[in-house]
Amino acid sequence: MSEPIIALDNITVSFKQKKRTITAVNNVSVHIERGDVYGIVGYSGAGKSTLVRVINLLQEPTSGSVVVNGTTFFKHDANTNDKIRIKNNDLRLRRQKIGMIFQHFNLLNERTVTENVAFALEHSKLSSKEKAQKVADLLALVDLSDRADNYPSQLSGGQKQRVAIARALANDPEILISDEATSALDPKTTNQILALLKSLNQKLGLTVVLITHEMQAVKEIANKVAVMQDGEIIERGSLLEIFAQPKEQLTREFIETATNIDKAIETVGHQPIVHNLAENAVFVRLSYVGKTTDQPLITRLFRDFNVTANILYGNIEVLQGTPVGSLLVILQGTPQAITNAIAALNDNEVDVEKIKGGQSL
Ligand SMILES: Nc1ncnc2c1ncn2[C@@H]1O[C@H](COP(=O)(O)OP(=O)(O)OP(=O)(O)O)[C@@H](O)[C@H]1O
Repeated sequence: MSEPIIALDNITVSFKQKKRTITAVNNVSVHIERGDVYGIVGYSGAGKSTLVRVINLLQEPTSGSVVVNGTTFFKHDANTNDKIRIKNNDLRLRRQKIGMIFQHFNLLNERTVTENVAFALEHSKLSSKEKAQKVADLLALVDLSDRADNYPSQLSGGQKQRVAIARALANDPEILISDEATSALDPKTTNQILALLKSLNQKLGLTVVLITHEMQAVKEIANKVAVMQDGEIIERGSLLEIFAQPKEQLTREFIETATNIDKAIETVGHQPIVHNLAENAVFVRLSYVGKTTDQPLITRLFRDFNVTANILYGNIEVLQGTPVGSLLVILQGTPQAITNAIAALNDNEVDVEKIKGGQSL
């Protein structure tokens, strides 16, 4: 495997307060490959912001090592107390290659769109003409050329975030850190910004670190996911692994919010057919990944086992080119027939979770 562009190893960040110490990040290691869109998901307070601020040493860790693009930014061994830290001048240059965008955009309100983007080029060696061209190119890239002379107060949230993205890209970064950048935006604008980030990832080869409390955002563009809780990464994997086979309860919760299956179970649960479930019936959730979807499984249940399947809700997502499906179904038949049908589903790599009924199975 190629060398990771970001290698965080055994990172711990503790904040000493008067009476207690808060460990915001607890011995976390994470390696991000060049070209990844790496989603870090967790509830507020999980330690996501603190962890990503370590990447460019906006937050110095208490211990652990930070290597970006092969350069050691920081290394502190808590046992030996040996410490290496990159020199400030060098850090300043390298930080230019790590862009950041935030939930509240952080624009200068008294400057125009052009001036906000040009601000990031203050220390660049480009001539004024080259700077002006660069800013114009960046605004074209984020589709805001027609707003060059506007002030932030004249822009929508999505447009403000586009300005912030243009500014973050001014020094041709290799990494873009997005800290809840879509959390203040409506769903449609969120999708537009996520699509922009994905296209920058593909067009420029930009590595994106996306931290968010919304699994929906991660689902749209990430190829890898880590789930954080209480300062630790509790689960990680490819987007497909995380969605298809979540192991931790918290991961399941995040996925359910992204697929709306939780709402569907509640809504369908109120329908009379589920509410007054027949004695020979069981209400189940079927989950499957990949090619299983090509097979006429539901038809087979009746043909081979004499079990009827009444589909009440279905959701199929295509994640990284692979279909991932969830169906809410009532299976009806004799207990033995249903048991056999479920075994056949499992044999075909369809996961069956009982939601209601089927005590005799
Ligand atoms: N400078 C600080 N001093 C003391 N405690 C801090 C500091 N920064 C963060 N914390 C604490 O560390 C924990 C993790 O905070 P962090 O902001 O990293 O979480 P988060 O997952 O990004 O949540 P949010 O999305 O709400 O920012 C929290 O308990 C927070 O109060």
